[in-house]
Amino acid sequence: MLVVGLTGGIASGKSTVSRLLSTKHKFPIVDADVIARDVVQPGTSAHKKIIKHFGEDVLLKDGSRELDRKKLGDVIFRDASKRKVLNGIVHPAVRWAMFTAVIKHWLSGESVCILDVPLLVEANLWKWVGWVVVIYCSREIQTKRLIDRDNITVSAAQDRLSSQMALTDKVGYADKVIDNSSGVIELERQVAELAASLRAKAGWSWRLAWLVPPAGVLLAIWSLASRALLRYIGNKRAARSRKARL
Ligand SMILES: CC(C)(COP(=O)(O)OP(=O)(O)OC[C@H]1O[C@@H](n2cnc3c(N)ncnc32)[C@H](O)[C@@H]1O)[C@@H](O)C(=O)NCCC(=O)NCCS
Ligand SMILES: Nc1ncnc2c1ncn2[C@@H]1O[C@H](COP(=O)(O)OP(=O)(O)OP(=O)(O)O)[C@@H](O)[C@H]1O
Repeated sequence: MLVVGLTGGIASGKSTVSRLLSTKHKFPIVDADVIARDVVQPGTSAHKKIIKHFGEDVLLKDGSRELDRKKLGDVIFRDASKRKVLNGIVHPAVRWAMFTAVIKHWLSGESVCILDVPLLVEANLWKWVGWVVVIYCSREIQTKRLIDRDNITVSAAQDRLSSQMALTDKVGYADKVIDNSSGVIELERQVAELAASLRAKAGWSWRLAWLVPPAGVLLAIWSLASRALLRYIGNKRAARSRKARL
């Protein structure tokens, strides 16, 4: 299976591209932002650690004990040391959940799996994927789309952008760059091209993936049967030598 790391900067268009890859081109998507939300639900160990480090102040005031993500974002995007603490709590759980999701897709015989990971390069995960796609747009467009989408101030947008590697540097890690500086129609055209090249690149070896579960079952049966057979032969020999001694 070809594992594709889809990355970019905040509001550069990753979710828009992965939505197109999923709905129009039927690729399975593993979305790190969605997983990062799941692993900090109340009751999880990550949630407990966040409260321990950041205090009850980062909880919503409605009694649900859910994180106030806007408040936590305002704290960590302004302060690199606090961001490092949050990343240290959340990222290991995200990595593990992404790994198990990829294995599930592999076992179900998918040819390609798309990992939508905003911090693919910053967290060094780009080394673990077969193909890196960077969604690029200029910093000006990125800032404008971020402000429009999240309804935040210019200064909050600048903090968020500065917390990530510049997109001009990220493209250096790309096997393929999608330029999302113009409209959605042009983006759709580039995504269709990308989808075709991913299918071609995935080749045919993924078709063998279905062999893994039956091979595992056969191996387990073989190991149990051979152990029983050896025990049977051993017992027979012991009985024969007992008989010979009598
Ligand atoms: C700070 C939090 C609470 C803000 O939540 P919010 O719902 O407002 O934003 P959301 O999670 O949808 O993230 C939006 C975008 O912000 C950027 N971003 C998020 N976390 C980080 C980070 N630690 N460093 C740099 N950029 C980040 C990404 O581009 C992401 O796509 C949340 O982003 C978080 O828990 N971040 C730490 C975990 C993380 O690194 N997530 C990114 C994917 S692993
Ligand atoms: N080509 C485009 N033309 C106009 N608007 C766009 C285009 N691509 C994306 N957008 C808009 O820009 C905003 C950011 O896009 P999107 O949410 O896909 O970015 P993202 O990289 O996933 O962001 P994040 O890192 O915060 O998850 C959205 O409001 C989206 O609708």
